[in-house]
Amino acid sequence: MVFPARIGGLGALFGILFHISIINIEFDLYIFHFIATSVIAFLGSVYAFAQQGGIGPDTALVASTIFFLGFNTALLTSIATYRLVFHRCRVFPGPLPAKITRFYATYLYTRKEEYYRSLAKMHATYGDYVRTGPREISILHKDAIAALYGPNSKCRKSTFYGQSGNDPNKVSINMLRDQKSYRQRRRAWDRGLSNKALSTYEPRIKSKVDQFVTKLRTNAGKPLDITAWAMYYSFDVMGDIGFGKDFNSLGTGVEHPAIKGIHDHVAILGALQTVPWLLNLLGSVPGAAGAFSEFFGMCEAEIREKEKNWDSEKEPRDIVSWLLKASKDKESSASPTKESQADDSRVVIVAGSDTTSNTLANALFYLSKHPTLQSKLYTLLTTAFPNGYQYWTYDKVKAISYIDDIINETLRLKPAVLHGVTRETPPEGIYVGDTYIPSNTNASVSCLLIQKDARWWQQGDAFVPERWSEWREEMGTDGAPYFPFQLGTHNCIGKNLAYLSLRTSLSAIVLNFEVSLAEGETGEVFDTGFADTLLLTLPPLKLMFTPREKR
Ligand code: HEM
Repeated sequence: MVFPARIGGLGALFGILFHISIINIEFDLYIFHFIATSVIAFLGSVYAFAQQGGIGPDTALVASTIFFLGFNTALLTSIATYRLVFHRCRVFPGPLPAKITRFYATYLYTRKEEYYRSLAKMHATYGDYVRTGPREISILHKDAIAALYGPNSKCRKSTFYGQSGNDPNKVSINMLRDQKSYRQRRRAWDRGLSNKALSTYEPRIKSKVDQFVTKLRTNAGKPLDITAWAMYYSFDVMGDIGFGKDFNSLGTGVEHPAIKGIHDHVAILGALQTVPWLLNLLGSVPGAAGAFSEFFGMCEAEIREKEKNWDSEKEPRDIVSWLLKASKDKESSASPTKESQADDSRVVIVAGSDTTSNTLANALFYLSKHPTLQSKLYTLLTTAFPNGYQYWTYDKVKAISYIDDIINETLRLKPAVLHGVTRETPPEGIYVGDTYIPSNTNASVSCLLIQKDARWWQQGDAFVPERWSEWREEMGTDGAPYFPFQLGTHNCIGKNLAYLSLRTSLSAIVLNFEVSLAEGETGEVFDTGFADTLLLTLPPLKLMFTPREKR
């Protein structure tokens, strides 16, 4: 005899008890196990019911279904009620669906309107602190930057970084949440990106830039899509500096197939990262990472080849070799397993190429929109190199601080990592000014929104490189929120390499060419139509590169 109400009620009771038992657990990491256990439990319960006297298989199936419906309905209701009424983040305002589920953010990411616009609207409606998920808070207050990311912050990387699991032996430096392991591993990276290492990279970057300049000269008079060409350039730089390998994208003028796989699927990745456990789950399903398999395979092959041809007598000449050296020398900073080594090698490309190429494309866009600023830079360059490009040296370029002003201003308006760099508050919570952010809350500050905020930035939407130099005081630049490379423990390891690559390429291009918008190109779509994906995705931009006289 089956009593649907009793069985459903029993399922509901278990659902509520289950919720209570997992309230303080980071359940994101166990979704795969939960689903697998649920399937097994369901089949087991069908079997158990069928063993009862007088119950046939059909009835056993119905009874199990009722039990599981009761269980899941109660579980979801209990979760929603808890999140709305009792959750530690309940005091923060935000859209109702966001308070209940992270899938609301996924929904916002999949709409035509880019997420950053939705986020800006939410802040306009609810203020500086917005609950963007059950335990996610977006903060638009400058004090939050030091509190979340600063050197003395007690926060750690959030659940976002647990998408490939929490095992420090398996993940890349970027996904390492454990502070002790992070500090150890960071030392090997720091060596690969130290000033000493950079001095060996410098001539190789210049040689890529020369190749880039030659390509631009060959195509003089034709409109070129700088979004694509900046990417070929920076991908080749990371091939050489990262792996000691020539990817030859500048030579072919075609995107490397391995990187294309990533770019083609970056919008999906952008939406999925809103629910870290979903990525974790997909990672557990064999073949689900299909679109990225070529990229994964390429990085794995490169690192294994390097390992095979390792010459311990030689000083490493690229980042991956520095990382391998730490392993060969059995240092505590070494990436612990082949899996984490491979993941690290992917970070070299992912962290280093799109960030730099987007910044270069954006800087060239701003210079083409502001010919007077471009002329100012050109004059400074011709003063440093009166006899032309063949006398170019990095030391002289480095001394032209206006190049850095342009890079800084570009990264203010278009930070390569827009937002979503979330940190988890410690068990005691933190204070941002007078506002208490409770324990285990995933909090973030949108770099894009705060770096234009009129409360701290005068003419926040305008491209004014001078705010970094002669107008610094009157425009109040010092003290205004600015952190495109992050701060503190987890700041960007490749910042100096990025400046080296950007200073070299920008100076060489402006010294050799007058850069302007191609006929019919307004730059409007490029400027306002970028996609807010995991990596900032820029639309094409047609620019003309007109060779300058005798340069
Ligand atoms: C304009 C260029 C660049 C910008 C704006 C930039 C920005 C950032 C930001 C915001 C982070 C923090 C991400 C996080 O906390 O999850 C980061 C991390 C990182 N960046 Fe960069 N980056 C740039 C170029 C580079 C380059 C050229 C490399 C060279 C390999 C690099 C390597 C890394 C690595 C390894 C991390 C991980 C550090 C960690 O997780 O603690 N970046 N970068």
